[in-house]
Amino acid sequence: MTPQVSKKFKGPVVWVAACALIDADGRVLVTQRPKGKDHAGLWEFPGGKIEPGESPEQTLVRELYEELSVEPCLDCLEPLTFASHAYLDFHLIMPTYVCRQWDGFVRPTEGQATKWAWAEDIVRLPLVPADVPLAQQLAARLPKGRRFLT
Ligand SMILES: Nc1nc2c([nH]c(=O)n2[C@H]2C[C@H](O)[C@@H](COP(=O)(O)OP(=O)(O)OP(=O)(O)O)O2)c(=O)[nH]1
Ligand SMILES: [Mg+2]
Repeated sequence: MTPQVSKKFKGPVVWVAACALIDADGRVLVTQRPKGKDHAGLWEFPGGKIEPGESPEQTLVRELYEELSVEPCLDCLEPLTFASHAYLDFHLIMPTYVCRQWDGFVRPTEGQATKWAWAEDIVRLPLVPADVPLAQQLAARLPKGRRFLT
């Protein structure tokens, strides 16, 4: 028997790579989608569309430099999980990494707001829809109540 597949979704599948940069205190960098882009004003992890011929890791090295002026070390990109999310006009597949080592200082180049967020705070931010489960998974792996220890 043929398995039942939903016929509703007709849009393209879009591959995007995202990365949670984690600083020495265990805080995560989140960026706010700028005006003019879809989901403007919502928070996300830095990254972008995977170009033809690129690996997700190469995408992240390119995007993090373009968007934030930092260079993650390729070997430090650790796969965390992936998102599979149906938006109205496309289906997002997004391999998501964590990275604790990079060269340079975070300098947003596209006018986007950035924030170093504690685990308990990222889950409370207005996130792009696909990132809600990612933020929960990430928060579960980060130290809790760290701010009260220093
Ligand atoms: N970068 C990023 N994109 C995400 C996340 N979650 C999520 O649903 N997206 C969606 C938003 C966009 O519709 C899509 C592509 O992301 P993007 O706008 O960063 O792509 P890009 O940097 O290549 O930007 P552009 O050149 O197309 O303007 O992925 C996330 O955590 N990070
Ligand atoms: Mg981007």
